[in-house]
Amino acid sequence: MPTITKALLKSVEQLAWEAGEAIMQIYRRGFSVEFKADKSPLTEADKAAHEVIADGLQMFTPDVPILSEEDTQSFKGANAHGFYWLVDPLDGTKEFIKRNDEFTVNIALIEKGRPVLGVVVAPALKLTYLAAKRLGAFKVDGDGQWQPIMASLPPVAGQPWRVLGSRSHANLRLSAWLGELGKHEIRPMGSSLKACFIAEGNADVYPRFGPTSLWDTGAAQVVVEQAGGRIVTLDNHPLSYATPEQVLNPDFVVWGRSPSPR
Ligand SMILES: Nc1ncnc2c1ncn2[C@@H]1O[C@H](COP(=O)(O)O)[C@@H](OP(=O)(O)O)[C@H]1O
Ligand SMILES: [Mg+2]
Repeated sequence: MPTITKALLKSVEQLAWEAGEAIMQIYRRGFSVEFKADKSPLTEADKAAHEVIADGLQMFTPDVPILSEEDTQSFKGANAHGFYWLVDPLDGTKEFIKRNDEFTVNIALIEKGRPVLGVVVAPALKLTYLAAKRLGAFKVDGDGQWQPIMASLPPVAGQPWRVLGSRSHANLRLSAWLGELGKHEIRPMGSSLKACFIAEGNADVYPRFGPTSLWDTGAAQVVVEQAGGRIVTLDNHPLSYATPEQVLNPDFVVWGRSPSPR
């Protein structure tokens, strides 16, 4: 049973960066793109990062099963204590293919349906966010030091909401929701970076009305929650990881340090 310590968080940080290096080698030299059965793109980099992470986690915690976007077949459920690792080895594959740098490595530890430790690395942007229950949320600075981060309070009267949105998933329901939110400005961004930007106070809200899977949100959810924000369903419950045999998330909203305005 893993104990959630700074040492474990540090090991996962290093592992995410090893996967990030594997991704960057492929990013620099060029790659071909395949399409999965659901028509989503897959590159050598997704697979290489998965191998690095799966091998590393297996060494740290041989008794904790792994659910990865690139290997859903071998996952048979959480262990007897309710733990499993949840991994998106390369989130933002479309951004990777477009070469706009907005892709991330995501590793989360789930305990009894809740994410309790998370690391998000954006290797091309040299950004690292990490967090764990009772330890807090941090961004790693240029010297490798963990600097605490905190989400923003909502904008003061008259100021626009700083909204983040997917580059690929705008739709009518989102437009209606934004209409109700009020004055806002939208910045498009790929991958789990959006939630990390909320966690560090660089944006106020990220509504996601389109498909995502558990591995897209698990790691960033720990970062957001430990920074004082929330990732919640439209009826205001934190996203749950209790039924990993059902990998799709419901629609959700990432908020900073504020109650929902509605
Ligand atoms: N039809 C679909 N079903 C499930 N998840 C989807 C999806 N379309 C997009 N996603 C998820 O949305 C992620 C991209 O989000 P964004 O548009 O915010 O960058 C994808 O990450 P991957 O790149 O890891 O596949 C994928 O997990
Ligand atoms: Mg993803």
